[in-house]
Amino acid sequence: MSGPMITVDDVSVSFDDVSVLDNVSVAAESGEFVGLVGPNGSGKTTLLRTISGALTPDCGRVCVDGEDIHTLPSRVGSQRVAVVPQDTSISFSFDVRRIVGMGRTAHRGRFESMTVEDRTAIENALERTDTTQFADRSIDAISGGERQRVLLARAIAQATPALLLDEPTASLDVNHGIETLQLVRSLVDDGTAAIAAIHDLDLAARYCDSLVMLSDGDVVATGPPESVLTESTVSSTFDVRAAVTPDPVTGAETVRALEESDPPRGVRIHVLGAGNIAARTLVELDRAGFDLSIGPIPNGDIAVSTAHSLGADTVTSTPLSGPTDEQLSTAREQARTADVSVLVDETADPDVGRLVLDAATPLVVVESGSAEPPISDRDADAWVASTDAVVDSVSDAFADEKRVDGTGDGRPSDDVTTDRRFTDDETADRSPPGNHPSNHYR
Ligand SMILES: Nc1ncnc2c1ncn2[C@@H]1O[C@H](COP(=O)(O)OP(=O)(O)OP(=O)(O)O)[C@@H](O)[C@H]1O
Repeated sequence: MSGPMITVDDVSVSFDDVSVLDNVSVAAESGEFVGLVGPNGSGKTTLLRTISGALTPDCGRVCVDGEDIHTLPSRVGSQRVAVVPQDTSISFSFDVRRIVGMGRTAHRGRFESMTVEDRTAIENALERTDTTQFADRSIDAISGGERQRVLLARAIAQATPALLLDEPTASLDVNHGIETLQLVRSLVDDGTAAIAAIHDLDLAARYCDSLVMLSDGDVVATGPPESVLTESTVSSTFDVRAAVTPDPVTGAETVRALEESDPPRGVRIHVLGAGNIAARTLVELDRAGFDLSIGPIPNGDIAVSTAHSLGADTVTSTPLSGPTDEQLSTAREQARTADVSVLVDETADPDVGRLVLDAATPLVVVESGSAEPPISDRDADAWVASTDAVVDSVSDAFADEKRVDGTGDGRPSDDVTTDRRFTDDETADRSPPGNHPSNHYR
């Protein structure tokens, strides 16, 4: 066969003079699974209905297997394209097996009876969609999710080279959602060309070969999932701040919508300290989505294993002899280039403490309750009494820095003064909890 199984060329559709699709072009080869993604109302269903032949475009052309779907007799069209609709309500109460059998009518004359081949195709489709157990029940007497699988079974029984699915997992539980997409994937691997509207971006990335992102009836991105699902396309199309990261298990893109209070990606916090409180601090900051570095920290300390398990960049030192000059210099660089430093005030070594004090980075101190905290209250942007509050304080310190900095990347700019050390008057207003003798590091 030459050319893709499904080609949509410059298709425009409007309802009552309101444009809904604007010069949209899409293609799906045999053996290709194309996902349509985009916000509500962006035109996914309209595009699928146009490809199936149910809607005639104002201009442009849809070809399936080389022929214009809108000029084919409907029975011939049904031999080429099967549709799994979003709306699963069915207006007659046939039993499930009969509904699935409707997929076979495209292949026989109106008054011909079913062949063995028809019956085998029906049983096979019931089995593949895990619907055999209620094949004799009325379509009215099964759940919405089960109905969705029955309609997929009908499409499978139709045995067409092109398959269109509108939100095939919308009412399915997580298990059946994944099974359904695996099933579509296996049909595609056997040579079907499939185009599916999929709201769940993670599932779309995981199962589709390529994605088409629609926004207000325009194609705004098309290509492999990793090139379509970027933070910038997702943010602009869905109007939400988003983080896109590879799934650690499947490697596919995962998309997380961020709240305003979530840290932007790539914000790194350098932690200086050791022991349980440093370990808990690392865990809280990791949960909040910050990148982490820590050190220097003595080998064998509990926070070292925590840091390693979280993938934090870690500078370790020999327990009794303390950090070498090289280790100090590496950690100094980490603190200098971090967005915020967090000092767990168990850190008693003044040389080590200077790392974060000299780094000109916003500084949050987590109190450990030690008798003699190592730094002066003048040196920190915030003191927190427990690790519960560390994420909020770090986020505030980062946001303040961004405001002062004005560059938006949270790092000091060359022409803006970012001296955060308080004047004596300010210090008086910001007295930390507890008694903090000063000058330990001065
Ligand atoms: N029959 C119709 N008459 C008028 N406008 C319509 C009709 N069908 C759809 N629309 C409008 O066309 C636009 C696109 O709708 P469509 O259903 O294609 O979007 P969608 O991307 O599938 O949305 P969703 O994700 O919510 O299913 C919407 O603004 C919708 O209101």
